Amino acid sequence: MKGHRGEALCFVMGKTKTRCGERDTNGTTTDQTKLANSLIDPVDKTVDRDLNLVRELGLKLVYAMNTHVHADHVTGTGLIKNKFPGAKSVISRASGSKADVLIEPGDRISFGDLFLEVRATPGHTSGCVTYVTGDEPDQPYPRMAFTGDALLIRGCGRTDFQGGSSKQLYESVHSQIFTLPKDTLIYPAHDYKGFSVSTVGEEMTYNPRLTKDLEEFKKIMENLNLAYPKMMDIAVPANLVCGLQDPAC
Ligand SMILES: N[C@@H](CCC(=O)N[C@@H](CSS)C(=O)NCC(=O)O)C(=O)O
Ligand SMILES: [Fe+2]
Repeated sequence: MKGHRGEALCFVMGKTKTRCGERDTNGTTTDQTKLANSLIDPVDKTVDRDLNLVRELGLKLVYAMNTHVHADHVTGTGLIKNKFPGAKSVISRASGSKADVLIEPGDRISFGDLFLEVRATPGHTSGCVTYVTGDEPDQPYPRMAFTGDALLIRGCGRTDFQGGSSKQLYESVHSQIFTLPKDTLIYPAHDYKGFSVSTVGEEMTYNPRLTKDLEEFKKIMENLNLAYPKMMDIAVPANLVCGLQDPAC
């Protein structure tokens, strides 16, 4: 798994020989070509960097996934599919976007012997999901939740466009994310202060928005006064088709 510092965060989730004690997906050989991984919220501008990392780690990219239809950048999933034949794009059916795999709440996205559980976390957009790592028997890493823009570190996604709703976001975070074990690592899609990871326990204690009651949260969200993302008019239509026109999706 790898993240980078900056506004848009993308993650490589997978197993490598060094990180997983020389186990492959069957636990029997060390043939790296069999090791599978997934990219979450890739950005078009950093596709080459991310694919170089995938290759360097000896992973086979199975899925390029999005947590939602992003408004501030163009997704890299279409480019990835062109450059890494066999990789499949993934997004929620509720997003209204095209993709190879349209996921629903409760689905499991499996790659190798890893899987991500899909949790519906609408409110920032109507189609937002959070991907949560599973409970494999000898899980070699802590539990992680990839929250997209639903839950940010000490913040949360805005709720003033793309079918957003502050009430829905509040309920999503409290019912789908804050119910996870407190030591679950939170990896959001953005951070504006240079952080890339938090925990459920930290956000339940210190998040300045989501620790409030619903009425106060709604007031905070109504008064954010944020300018629309600069890329919004380009990014939203592009992201409905994997960042590229058909047949990339
Ligand atoms: N200035 C940025 C956009 C900033 C922004 O609106 N961020 C979104 C997430 S991307 S849809 C957001 O939800 N922010 C919440 C917050 O509290 O900042 C740009 O022009 O791209
Ligand atoms: Fe967003």
